[in-house]
Amino acid sequence: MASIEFKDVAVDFPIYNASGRSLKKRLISAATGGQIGADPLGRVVVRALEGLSFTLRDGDRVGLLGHNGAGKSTLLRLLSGVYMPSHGSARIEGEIGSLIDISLGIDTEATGRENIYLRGALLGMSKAELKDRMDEIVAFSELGDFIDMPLRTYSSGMHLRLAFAVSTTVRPEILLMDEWLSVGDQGFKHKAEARMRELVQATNILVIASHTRELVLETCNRAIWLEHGKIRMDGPAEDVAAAYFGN
Ligand SMILES: Nc1ncnc2c1ncn2[C@@H]1O[C@H](COP(=O)(O)OP(=O)(O)OP(=O)(O)O)[C@@H](O)[C@H]1O
Repeated sequence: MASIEFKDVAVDFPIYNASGRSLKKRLISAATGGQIGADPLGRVVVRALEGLSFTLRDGDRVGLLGHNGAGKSTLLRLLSGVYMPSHGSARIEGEIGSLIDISLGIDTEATGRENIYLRGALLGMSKAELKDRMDEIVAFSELGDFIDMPLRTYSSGMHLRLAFAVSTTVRPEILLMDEWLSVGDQGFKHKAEARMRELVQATNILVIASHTRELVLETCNRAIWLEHGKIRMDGPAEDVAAAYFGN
């Protein structure tokens, strides 16, 4: 069983090399992005998220909607544990799998096989688990003997194949994604899409940020619309998509 409970969550980014003198003391909304303001000491602060309260349970497939800078990536990073809330509480129960940056932890000097261990460790897999899965990951990547060559000898597509093969080998209870991953040439793309669907089906909770109406309607049963870091609407995917994208 997985669950996520946010209560009045805010995320502030203090900006140390900007002057707060031209800013008002309270937070103001820029045309796009979060709210820019100054703290009591005159330091500039970007409030990326504010007053977020929601609960996600098993079966929730949530699309995060919102314009550029609305706070979608910040919310995904908060869920993945990269950021902590500046205010409020975020309770997350369940194993998290993040496909937000599948190339994170990849070392170009190391071989493909070594990188599987590196990336796998970042995904929370043990060495023994990775050893068991190694043949399957290598076979999925279709890299053949290149798997024992350093990554600097790979093309960008080969690099992505490897990152994808290892990143999608986990079966997390909570899956975080930034748009739908689409990697490789035509043949691999087909295989990758099937694997993504399988992954999404197997997860208890999915949270995916997207700018695509079709993706949200096909994949999600709920959507949260963020605007300037606040929740503008939270409800069934069809209703929120209709309000956000227009009918
Ligand atoms: N590291 C950071 N330092 C300062 N401000 C940041 C940082 N990361 C994000 N922000 C600010 O937080 C706000 C939300 O950004 P975020 O990247 O979460 O938006 P988004 O909805 O994912 O946008 P997009 O659709 O463009 O990817 C923006 O105003 C941005 O300027």
